[in-house]
Amino acid sequence: MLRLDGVSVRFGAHEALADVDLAVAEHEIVCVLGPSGSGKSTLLRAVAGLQDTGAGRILLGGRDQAGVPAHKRGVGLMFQDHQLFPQRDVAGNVAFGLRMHGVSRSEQDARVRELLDLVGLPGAGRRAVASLSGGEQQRVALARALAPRPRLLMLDEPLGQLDRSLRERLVVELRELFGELGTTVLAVTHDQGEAFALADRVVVMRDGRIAQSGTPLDVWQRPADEFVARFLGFDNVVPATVSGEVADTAWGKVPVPAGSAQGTGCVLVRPAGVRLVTADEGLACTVAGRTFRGTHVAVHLQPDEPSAPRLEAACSLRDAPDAGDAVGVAFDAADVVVLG
Ligand SMILES: Nc1ncnc2c1ncn2[C@@H]1O[C@H](COP(=O)(O)OP(=O)(O)OP(=O)(O)O)[C@@H](O)[C@H]1O
Repeated sequence: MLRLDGVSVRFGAHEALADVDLAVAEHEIVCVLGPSGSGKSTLLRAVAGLQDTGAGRILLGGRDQAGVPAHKRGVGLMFQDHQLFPQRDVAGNVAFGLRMHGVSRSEQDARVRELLDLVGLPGAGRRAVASLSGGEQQRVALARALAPRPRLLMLDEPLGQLDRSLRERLVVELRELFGELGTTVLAVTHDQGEAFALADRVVVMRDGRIAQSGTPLDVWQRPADEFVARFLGFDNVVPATVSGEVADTAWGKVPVPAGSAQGTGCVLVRPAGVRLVTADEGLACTVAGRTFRGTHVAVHLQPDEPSAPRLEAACSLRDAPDAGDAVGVAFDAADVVVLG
């Protein structure tokens, strides 16, 4: 459906996209994830035809899009601030793209009704946009983007401004809706929870380049490198020298899974793999603090060897030690990843 071959975009000396290759299959939902400034919006704008590229090719349905203006690309766009037209009512907003395509009035009305049903706003056509809640406005923006049946729907921080519980609900609805409609989606977000819940495939960007691409499970289980691991919120990362099934680290010897890359690099220990044992066993640590995380407690551990970095362990609410307690730490190889 979509292919980018070596696409680059420069703003003066700054390379916002650097030689990006990316393919999106029909019906696939791909979420581009990355910190602020990593080039996510620039990528969407380039595909939409709103941003000139300095190098590379963008193909939609096998056709090179060089010189094809935005309105002829057949892509739907929904931006962060959803940019609804305040002077038009809900129906006027949803019908916008249809009017642009010269669709008859009666067809417009039917399609608007169908889409408002689809996004859970039946009968809202005559309401003023200003009278809608943030979540309802988001649904109108989505209906508007879907109305012309785009071959590719692109979403830029689609749920960015909504509160957390609404985002969590909408993301499930969106995934179901795209599945039913068979929509091909390229979405951009800096929220990993949103990306992981929505996507068939996650693409992590760093400084205009793709740092990793894979299913949410792949990326979560095997972050490609330290940048991706830290971006996903894993802080138990330490330099290591791996030999066989053991890594030599500032935390002592850490067991690694069979088949791990050998030599110098970094290891990540997921908090679930940091097991607390009695103070006279394993790596001697003191509990520096605890953070309540709802389903578990994150226990922050300072190794007694001051040059060793802190560690985080995930403990059940019942078993979490108190700040100041002396504990020992053992590592489970199943939750250790050798990073590239
Ligand atoms: N029109 C422009 N002129 C100059 N620099 C730009 C322009 N648009 C983007 N940039 C720069 O290119 C880089 C990538 O920007 P982009 O908006 O694609 O990042 P992003 O990953 O979408 O960030 P955010 O999550 O903050 O929206 C940034 O350093 C940005 O400052």
